Amino acid sequence: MPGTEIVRTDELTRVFRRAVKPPGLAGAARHLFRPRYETVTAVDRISLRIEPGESVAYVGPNGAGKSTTIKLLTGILVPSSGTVSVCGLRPHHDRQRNARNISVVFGQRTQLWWDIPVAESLRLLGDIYQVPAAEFRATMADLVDVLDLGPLLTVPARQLSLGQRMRCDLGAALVHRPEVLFLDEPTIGLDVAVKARLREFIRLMQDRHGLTVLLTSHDLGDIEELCRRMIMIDRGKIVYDGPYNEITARFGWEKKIAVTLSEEVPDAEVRIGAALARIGAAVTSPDPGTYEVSFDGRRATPGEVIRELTGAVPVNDLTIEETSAETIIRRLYEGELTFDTDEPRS
Ligand SMILES: Nc1ncnc2c1ncn2[C@@H]1O[C@H](COP(=O)(O)OP(=O)(O)OP(=O)(O)O)[C@@H](O)[C@H]1O
Repeated sequence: MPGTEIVRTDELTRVFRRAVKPPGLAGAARHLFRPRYETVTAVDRISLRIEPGESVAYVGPNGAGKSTTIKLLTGILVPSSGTVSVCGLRPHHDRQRNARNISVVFGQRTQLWWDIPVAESLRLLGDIYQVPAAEFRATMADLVDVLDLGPLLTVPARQLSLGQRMRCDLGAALVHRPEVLFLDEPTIGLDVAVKARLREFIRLMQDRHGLTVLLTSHDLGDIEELCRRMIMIDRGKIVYDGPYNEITARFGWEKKIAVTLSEEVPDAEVRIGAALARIGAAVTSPDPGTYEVSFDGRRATPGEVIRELTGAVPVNDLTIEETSAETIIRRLYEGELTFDTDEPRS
């Protein structure tokens, strides 16, 4: 029996075949005569459910498979295996009908016609999607009210600043009142005030129309302010699916203790490292007399580490830092946290 979900994938997989070209001219020539290919599983058996009105952040490092998933959900790509349904349709099969139910906003691209005033672009989109006149007027009123599009309506897209264009683009994406909005880095390059306005508008559309949102963003503010649920992917696989603020329970095992010494010890870093070698702690010295000890909280408690520290060097002050959700996501994006390290290092 079908569920209530608006987005559903089961074991969704997309494999690409790409050419492996050795470097240099000789390599290019070799490739010409004996081409070699490798396969990349960009999306690897992803099963997910998104309910109507949910707002979900879809995060992962570069190359994790975020864009490929969005392309599968919008029908641009065909799955290699597994199934995908959005509002009950198979996107790649019913691309046109799917387009009525969804909208996609890319921070880097625009769907506005470049040379015509914004109001004309919006009207054209209304016509293409056959939006009833009363509904179109109500949406325009929201756009003018919350996104402050009034002064921009007569301006051609090419003359807009990035922030102005993004406001118009978000408006354009919502003219046909889609059920699902895919946002791909929607606030990239925008100033704080414009970001706040875009987020406020998205929240308004959720409250008023039950809009479902799937967001990919490197901006933690977007994730924090718009999404309660977060799905993390790494190398095509889901590695976390749960509340944003519970990510620390899952991956926040790295602890950090900052230490200030009461007197100078020339080989303090070596001494601390030796005392904590058993648990594989990493020691750095950001300033003279100050040391930072990072360790795996599953291998030792902060109490045990402090005991070792005080035995090794003359400690004046200590601060224990827990890993925040923000740090975990930042490190995931920067490739410092990979999910192989989810298991304690031996
Ligand atoms: N058309 C393609 N042909 C071959 N390989 C591809 C193609 N599109 C994506 N890939 C590969 O699939 C993997 C996932 O790419 P994808 O663009 O989905 O990642 P992403 O998470 O969106 O990354 P980013 O944050 O950098 O945009 C990468 O290894 C990428 O090189």
